[in-house]
This record gives sequence, C-alpha cells and structure tokens, in this order.
Amino acid sequence: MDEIPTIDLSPFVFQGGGRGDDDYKGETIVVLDEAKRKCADALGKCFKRHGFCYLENVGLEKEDIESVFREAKLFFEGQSTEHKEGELVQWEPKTNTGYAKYRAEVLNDLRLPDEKETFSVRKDSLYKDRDYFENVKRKKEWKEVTKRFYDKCERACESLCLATAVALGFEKDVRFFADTFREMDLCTLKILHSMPTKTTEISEKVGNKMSLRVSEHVDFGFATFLFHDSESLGRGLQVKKASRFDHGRDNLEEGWIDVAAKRGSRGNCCILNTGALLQRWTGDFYNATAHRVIVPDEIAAMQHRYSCAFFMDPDGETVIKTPEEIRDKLIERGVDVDKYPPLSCAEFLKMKINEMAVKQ
Ligand SMILES: O=C(O)CCC(=O)C(=O)O
Ligand SMILES: [Fe+2]
Repeated sequence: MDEIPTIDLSPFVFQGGGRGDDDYKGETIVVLDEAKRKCADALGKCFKRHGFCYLENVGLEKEDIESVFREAKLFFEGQSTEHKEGELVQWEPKTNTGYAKYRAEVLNDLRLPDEKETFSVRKDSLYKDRDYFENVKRKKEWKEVTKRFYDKCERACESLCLATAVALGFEKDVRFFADTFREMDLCTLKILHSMPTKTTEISEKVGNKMSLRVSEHVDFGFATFLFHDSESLGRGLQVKKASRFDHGRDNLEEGWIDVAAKRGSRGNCCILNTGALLQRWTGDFYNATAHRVIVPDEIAAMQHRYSCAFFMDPDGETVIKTPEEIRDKLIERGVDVDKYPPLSCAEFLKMKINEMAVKQ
C-alpha cells in the first residue's frame, strides 16, 4: 500500500450545527468551492484504493479526544472486573449498548475471541426507558463525556457524507448520503480497552488458534472514525484493502501494513476507514478496509491500549441501491451498477451479523 494520505475535512465542517453553508428557507445550500472539490477528490481517491486515511479537522478538537480517553481510563481501570461484569449493564446484540467483557466478541472464526473490553453508546433518544449507564462509578462524568463525544461524531459524520457525495459526482443532491443519517438509529460509539499482556502472543495458542486484541474484519457500515489514546497511539493497528471474498479474514499472513495514529498539527487527527456497506452501495467502486489490532512488540505489550470507534451506519430504512443521480457516471467507469439487489440498511446489517454467526 502506498503512503497513507492525510486529508483535511475542514471545508465540509460548518459552524452552527453543520447543515450546510447557508440555510435558505429550509433548503440547505452547500456551495461547491475549490477547497471542497479538492478535499472530496482526495477522499474519493482514497476510497477507491483501500479506504483508509488520516483525517484532520473533522470538528472534534484535541481536548475532546483527550477528555474521552482520560475518563475511559477511569472507567476501565478504576472499576474491578467483578464490578464491571457483575454490576454494569451488559452489552447485548439487540441493544448494542453498555459494557462488553473481555473475550465477548469473535470477529474472525480463525481466531479466539478478542482480547478487549468495550463500552457502546448510542443516540440518547433511542433509550429513554433504559439506563445503560447504571452502576457506573463515575456515572455522571462518563455519561457526559461519551454523549458529548457521540454528538460531535454525529456532526462529523454529516461532513463526511457531504464530502463523499461530492467525491462521487453528486451535483444536485449533495445531501444524498447525509439525509440517510437523520434518525441515527444504527450509529454507535464504541470505546475499546486492552490490558497490558506479558508477551506479544497474547494468550496460549489453543489448537492452532490464537487471539488478537481485535481480529481481522471489515466494519459493516458506511465508514468509521477511529481515535486513539496518546500513550499507545493505537499501535498494533494494521490495515489492508479488503478482498471481495474474505474481508481479510482468511489471508492472515500477508499484506498487512502497520499504522500508528498521528496527532496532526492541532492534535485532532483521527483515522477513517470505509465499511462493507459503502462498498456495496457503490457497486464495489469504492473499497472497504480490512483491519486488525495485534501486539506488535514488547513495549506495546506492556501498555494499556485505548481506542474509540464511531460506526456510521445509515438509518435502518435506507434502501441501499445505486443512486439514480450517479448511475450513468458509475457505468461509464465500468461499474456493474445492478450487481447487488437493493436491500435496506437494517437488512444488510442483519445479513452481516448472521454471516459472522455462521462463521463462528
Ligand atoms: O482499536 C482499533 O484501533 C480498531 C478497532 C476496530 O477496528 C473496531 O472496533 O471495529
Ligand atoms: Fe473495525
């Protein structure tokens, strides 16, 4: 893989809520200037290759990132395993919120379950009757910092959607993707923690299997923002272009590139990777990123590792089929636009989850 590009999203980050350059009688007007076209162009090129880049100025500042990791450290290290597993609201696939203990998730059936614990947060309005922050020791602080972070990620998601539409050549309907993120009923913010470990091979091999911090996978949705703590800098993350067939899960040995997080000049740089849904939506014109997290060396093994992923999944009812406005443009570029039958985003995610369940 060539050098990983750094892209500045600021041309698409708007003041005052992010609904566009101007709000004229309820109509959002996004003025397509040179800066926006340049940014979209860079993004489009990246999506066509491996779908992976550093993204600067998404609308979150250094302090937003630092404060979520400060509190995450207190959340994961400041509560005993007994408390976390016994008292906290446990994650379930149906709710996709709350605490998931170590080795709760298998992303690749060639591996043992992941060496990580997580906490997942979703849109407030979806959970009026369920307090999944119950019994968290620093509940007020944890809830505040994660909710604030979630809200800012929602706005950043809108900016990315506008940029993606411009990249694909939408001229009239620049809000095509942005408008599929209105309910936000499937977006999730997940905070991940892996404890220090003695060796680079985290656990004993069982049979031929071993575990990773995060095993090989492709994210299901549109795209993901990834943030890392300043101590581990996300070390251990590796990426490659997803193969159409195995999504990185079969060829475990070859093609993996090490990537460490970088802070950027304003300390607010994050990582962006594309997901399977964006690949399908564009008839495989764009690629999804296969990725994993290993323990690369003894230093990384001794460190706690924290990361924070915002998964951008369009609203459940969104129908995933080639958008009319760009159909001809994609055909011109050799895309088989009818390759995949239309299906809703909710159905697509269900299909992906089932595929994983079958593999396990
Ligand atoms: O922790 C990381 O750097 C990656 C996490 C990830 O890929 C995921 O949660 O889907
Ligand atoms: Fe991922």
